[in-house]
Amino acid sequence: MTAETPVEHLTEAAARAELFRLAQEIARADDAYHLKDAPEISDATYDALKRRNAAIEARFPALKRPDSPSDRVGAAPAEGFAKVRHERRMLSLANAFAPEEIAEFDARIRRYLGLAPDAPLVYTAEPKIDGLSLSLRYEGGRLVQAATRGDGETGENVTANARTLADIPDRIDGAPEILEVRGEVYMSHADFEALNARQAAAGQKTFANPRNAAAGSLRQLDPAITASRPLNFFAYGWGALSAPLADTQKGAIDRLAGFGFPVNPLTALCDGPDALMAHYTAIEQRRATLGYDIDGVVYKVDDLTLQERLGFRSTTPRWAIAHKFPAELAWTRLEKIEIQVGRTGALSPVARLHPVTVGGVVVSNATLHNEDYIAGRDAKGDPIRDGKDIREGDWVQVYRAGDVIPKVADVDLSKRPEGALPYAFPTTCPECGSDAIRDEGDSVRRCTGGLICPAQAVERLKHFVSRGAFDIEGLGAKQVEMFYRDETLPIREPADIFTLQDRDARNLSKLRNREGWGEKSAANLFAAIDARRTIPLNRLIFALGIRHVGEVNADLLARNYLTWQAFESAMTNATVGEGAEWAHLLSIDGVGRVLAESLVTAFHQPAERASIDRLVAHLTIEPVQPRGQVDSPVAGKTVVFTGTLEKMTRAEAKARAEALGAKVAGSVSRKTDLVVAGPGAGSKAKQAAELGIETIDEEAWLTLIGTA
Ligand SMILES: NC(=O)c1ccc[n+]([C@@H]2O[C@H](COP(=O)([O-])OP(=O)(O)OC[C@H]3O[C@@H](n4cnc5c(N)ncnc54)[C@H](O)[C@@H]3O)[C@@H](O)[C@H]2O)c1
Ligand SMILES: [Zn+2]
Repeated sequence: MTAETPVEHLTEAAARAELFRLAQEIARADDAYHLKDAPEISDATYDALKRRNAAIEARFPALKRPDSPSDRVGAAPAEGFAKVRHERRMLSLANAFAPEEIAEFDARIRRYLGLAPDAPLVYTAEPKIDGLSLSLRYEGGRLVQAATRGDGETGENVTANARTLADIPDRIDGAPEILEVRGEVYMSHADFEALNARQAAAGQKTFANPRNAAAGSLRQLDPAITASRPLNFFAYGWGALSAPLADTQKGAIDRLAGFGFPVNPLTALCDGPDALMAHYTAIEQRRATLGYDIDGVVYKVDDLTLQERLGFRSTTPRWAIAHKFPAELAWTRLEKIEIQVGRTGALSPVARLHPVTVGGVVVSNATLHNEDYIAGRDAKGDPIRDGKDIREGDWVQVYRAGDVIPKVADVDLSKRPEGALPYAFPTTCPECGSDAIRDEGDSVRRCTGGLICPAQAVERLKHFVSRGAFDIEGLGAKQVEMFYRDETLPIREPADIFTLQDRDARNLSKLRNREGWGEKSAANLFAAIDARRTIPLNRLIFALGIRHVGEVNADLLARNYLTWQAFESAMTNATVGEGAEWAHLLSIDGVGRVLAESLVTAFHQPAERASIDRLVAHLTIEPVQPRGQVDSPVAGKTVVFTGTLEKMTRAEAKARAEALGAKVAGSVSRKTDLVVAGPGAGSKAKQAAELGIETIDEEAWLTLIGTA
């Protein structure tokens, strides 16, 4: 965004032109965000556009366009989904940022209702979950339809997808005949990270943030994909109802909780703006530790009779407001672009910034993703930021979301220093001088130096000693850097760790005599290294640091090959794209082509292979057990639990089944072997019957697994 004329100085002609430009820009952002689940601008930039549009409309009401963004919610349903017309519209929320706006919200409501400034007026305050809204329609206690918000009037039918969420009950007891429960579908930070890791390993697209991941996962034409994605749900409201739930917002939410819907535990009753502000601050302080994204706090008038009297504006209720957290962005000077070389050789451009405070944190570095991003293109070659590139010396907008690494979101061309040149992305590795190449379809340029590249070697060593890998006490990232550069007692590859003590014994300058070390700490380090000479197979596979082999995949591989001998010989004999070993590797559920190719290639790269062999010579590798007991009657079977279990919780039942080697699925499909149905089992039991899948009750299940 370039410097803007303040709204109060706009001429009518300029205002008209700008309303046109804003309508287009906002419509484009809405499409990218709501339909493609892939935003092109930050939320803060988007909110700023909407605010400016509203401010111009307020000053020139006659210029308001028939297609004004102020009167629109979301985006029309995407092609491919059946459409659902909402019996009661699904709206958006008005926004507030400053404390004065909260006082103003309270005052406005009092004026509207004719309440004295000191008359009691209670609000609920709860986190604003950053996911996507979903409306669940129950008739006679059964889930009959689930729909996204769409444009507020018409949403997308995602019933089959919603049924795969464990947080969404199929059947509820004691509810009104017709009940539409509304709430937010979201993905936790942990699930988001794991999903992106799996997607990357399988060579599939990754998501920019948990909200997009949640929306992209729910809005799938194939419900089986939704079923494989870890989604959660919080209920916060309702649509159509055949009988009132309660007299108050809080009372109604409590009833939804009683029906079995998760509701947010941070919901509080507040008796005015001061109490709202206090709860806002309390929630903001817990934001980073919640484990899921929230983007503000929602205030609602608690008394439902008053809500009814207040009613709605074109796109928002008068009785609620979203108090958003401060925009986590700021403008600053990009001083230099530096290239970091990672464990797998990826050249990552980093922006060195003139330090600036963003959302309360001082930021001096931000990621620039890759060379296309700097050049103003996306992976497909289409322009981003209207095609503006980023250069050293530029004035840039830095953006932080939650605890994610800061990003450079935008650039102000009007402040570009004279003579600034387009950034020339290096084609050789700045650390080792090897060629840095880009594979077809890869957005990343990689150093081809492999183990001769010091940057890759150090990063791989750091990975080798990290938590899920060898996790050697006293040998962290800092010590690894130090040993790597050490002349007399170097650690240049993993095998060197296990010869350290022998080499130290033969060395004149002993570790214990060095600065920062003593008799005790040196002895402790050697003991810690010795303790890891025996290592489980899954940890070893993970520690090798092969591209795309994360902890989850390493575990998968270990449980499949069971011993190092089997794994090593399979990798040695495998050929990419053909043969029995290759076919076996690909047949493992969760192993995709990209991962398989990366593994086989690593084992056939001579220097890499030699380094693995040198390491393994020092180790005793423990075989792993296949998951669960192999000889149990349910081993290898796919089991679905539905309805109420009486002897144990769902979580417990799942854990026990898994311990016995069964796979527990959330929804019934042709792959299901067994359905365990308790009282109240709904559509899943029906589906099982239709597919001819064996269905038993809890008692029979307990007998089967031998614990009745
Ligand atoms: N980056 C972009 O390009 C882009 C484009 C469009 C929209 N957006 C973002 O989307 C949002 C605007 O869209 P919007 O119309 O959905 O408004 P909104 O997300 O600001 O507010 C309305 C939504 O809040 C949700 N919500 C979460 N917790 C809630 C609670 N406890 N009670 C009630 N509602 C709750 C509901 O889903 C509701 O639909 C903004 O945050 C905007 O930045 C971004
Ligand atoms: Zn290199």
